[in-house]
Amino acid sequence: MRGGSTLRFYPINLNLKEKKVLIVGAGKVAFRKFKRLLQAKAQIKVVSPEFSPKFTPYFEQKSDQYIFIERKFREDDLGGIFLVFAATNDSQLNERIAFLSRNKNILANISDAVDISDFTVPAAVNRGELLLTVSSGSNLPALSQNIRKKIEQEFGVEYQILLEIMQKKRSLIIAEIDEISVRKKIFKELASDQFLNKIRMIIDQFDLNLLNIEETDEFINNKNNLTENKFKLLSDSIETEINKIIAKLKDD
Ligand SMILES: C[C@@]1(CC(=O)O)c2cc3[nH]c(cc4nc(cc5[nH]c(cc(n2)[C@H]1CCC(=O)O)[C@@](C)(CC(=O)O)[C@@H]5CCC(=O)O)C(CC(=O)O)=C4CCC(=O)O)c(CCC(=O)O)c3CC(=O)O
Ligand SMILES: NC(=O)C1=CN([C@@H]2O[C@H](COP(=O)(O)OP(=O)(O)OC[C@H]3O[C@@H](n4cnc5c(N)ncnc54)[C@H](O)[C@@H]3O)[C@@H](O)[C@H]2O)C=CC1
Repeated sequence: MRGGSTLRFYPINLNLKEKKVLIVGAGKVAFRKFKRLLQAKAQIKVVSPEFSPKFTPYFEQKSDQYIFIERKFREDDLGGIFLVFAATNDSQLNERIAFLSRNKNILANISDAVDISDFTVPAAVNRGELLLTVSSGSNLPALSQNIRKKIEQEFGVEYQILLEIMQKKRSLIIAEIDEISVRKKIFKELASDQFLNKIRMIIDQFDLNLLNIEETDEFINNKNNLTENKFKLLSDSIETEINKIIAKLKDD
């Protein structure tokens, strides 16, 4: 049984870059939402009479990505908003925000009321642009968290590095190879467990100590020192393997 019919939610990945997002409330739950929205480069407004100390570093560091408004929510806070998170500890207010949002066609997430939410927030793991998310239909968020931790163990930097390379390589392959069926074979092989094992072996040979994902992010984005050269060599080795696969399958 695949159980598809019981799923209430539609999976979607939102591009929130420069979109106006409102968070009402500034407690523990609001902060979790805030951090993810920062990553997504949204334009964030947080309205709350009190802010958790977790926000303090962001108060001190001015940014054009967020503003903090220290007062109670007002209806006009919803003006021009694309997405809203109601994360206050006042469930009546949260419900009112859901109602107001519906009338204004704004998508709303209500932290304490899934049934009146337009969407929920999944637990998420990303390896570069690879995004793996987990939802429990709000039946047991702690289960989503537990599965997220398992995924973190299972999926390493090889996925991130492969996708970094494919960002440019995919369009080159499409431009270079006319036959769609051949391209499909190539892409399937590049996505196979066998090839991922190969990448892992190459990474090991480079002895780059890429165990920590945050360091890897920094490493990949670092454009100005020795590590860049090492990463270039690593990328080149993997690209050589990709080219071998292309050459092999091209003539099949
Ligand atoms: C509907 C949803 C609303 C939404 O979209 O925000 C929702 C609702 C509620 N969560 C509650 C409790 C907890 N939530 C967490 C953790 C997370 N909750 C997240 C999402 C969601 N939580 C959405 C559905 C997701 C899904 O479908 O699974 C995660 C995945 C993502 C994120 O928030 O960023 C993040 C883990 C991130 C990570 O670690 O990777 C923990 C664990 C902890 O805090 O340590 C607990 C305590 C243990 C427990 O209760 O399970 C309660 C209070 C219940 C009560 O009153 O006791 C409600 C309200 C209710 O149930 O009505
Ligand atoms: N989605 C999730 O993962 C979880 C959801 N919850 C639910 O989320 C809600 C928030 O939880 P916490 O962050 O732990 O609460 P909290 O008590 O830490 O924070 C509540 C925030 O709401 C603000 N607030 C209160 N009245 C307001 C108003 N009129 N206008 C604007 N802001 C106002 C407070 O100033 C405070 O910053 C609760 O309803 C809780 O049941 C709880 C745990 C996890």
